[in-house]
Amino acid sequence: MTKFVLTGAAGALGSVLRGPLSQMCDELLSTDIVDEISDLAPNERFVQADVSQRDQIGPLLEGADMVIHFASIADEAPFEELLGPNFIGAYNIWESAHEHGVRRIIYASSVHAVGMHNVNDGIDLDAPHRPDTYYGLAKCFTEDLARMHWEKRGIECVAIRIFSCSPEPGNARALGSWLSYGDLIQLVQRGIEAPTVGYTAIFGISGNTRGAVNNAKASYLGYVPQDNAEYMAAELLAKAGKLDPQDPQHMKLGGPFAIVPLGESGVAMIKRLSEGNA
Ligand SMILES: Cc1cn([C@H]2C[C@H](O)[C@@H](COP(=O)(O)OP(=O)(O)O[C@H]3O[C@H](C)C(=O)[C@H](O)[C@H]3O)O2)c(=O)[nH]c1=O
Repeated sequence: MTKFVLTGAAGALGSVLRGPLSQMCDELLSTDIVDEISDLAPNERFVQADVSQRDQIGPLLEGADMVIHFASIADEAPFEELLGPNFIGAYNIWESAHEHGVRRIIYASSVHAVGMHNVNDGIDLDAPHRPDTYYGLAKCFTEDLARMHWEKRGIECVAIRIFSCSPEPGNARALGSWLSYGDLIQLVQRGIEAPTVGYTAIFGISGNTRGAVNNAKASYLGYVPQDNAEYMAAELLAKAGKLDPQDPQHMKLGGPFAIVPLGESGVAMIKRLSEGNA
């Protein structure tokens, strides 16, 4: 009897994962801060919980084999706002996993943990953390927390550094950074099914012709991307017009998050840029 716990189940990506995850286990416990979610799979149960409250999230992990941890503020925000969900929430997940003997955690990390590296550095998985925001810093914290729990307590983790995950590539940057929903599902499935992973970080990116990072050091997971943003190249490049190659938002892996002031919404910045008034 296998039990998985999915946090952030009501979110954009949690919603994509619920169906496939329900097929990979006997019991899926989906949790989120929202009141309810619809269309539960036959073996899925929903429990509302706040990850930043250990007494709420902790008991849900009892009897779980794996946790798929996707709950967080998915944007840059003031540190004080991120502290509960993104930092303490992660601490609560790993402490509770230890308490309940959870074997492995699949974690939604982000490109923003390494967002200040240059695109043309072609980094691999040994590149040091270079967060572009407090949001990215929380991903760095959680990756280090996960590695420490592997090394000190034997809890395995696959940290997927998600780039731009959406149904279709949405802008010129996405020609390099797109992660299709199908490839996200594959990454999560490989993370769950690989026999041993220890602590593994992997870039969550499709097989884009213009992709600028190297996943070779995580090849033992067996992730073989099926999608490539290039089919949208002509349309997206025409829409973008002439790009300034010295603009940090085009030079840095973190894109617009590399230029957003600390504590201010990167998502709002992307919206302003796409409307051409930033
Ligand atoms: C602040 C907070 C949020 N949540 C829930 C609320 C949403 O249903 C969900 C986040 O979903 P959202 O649609 O905002 O973000 P995604 O695009 O799915 O982001 C995902 O990918 C990127 C890379 C990520 O950093 C997120 O951790 C991961 O969820 O977490 C909670 O359950 N508890 C909380 O305290």
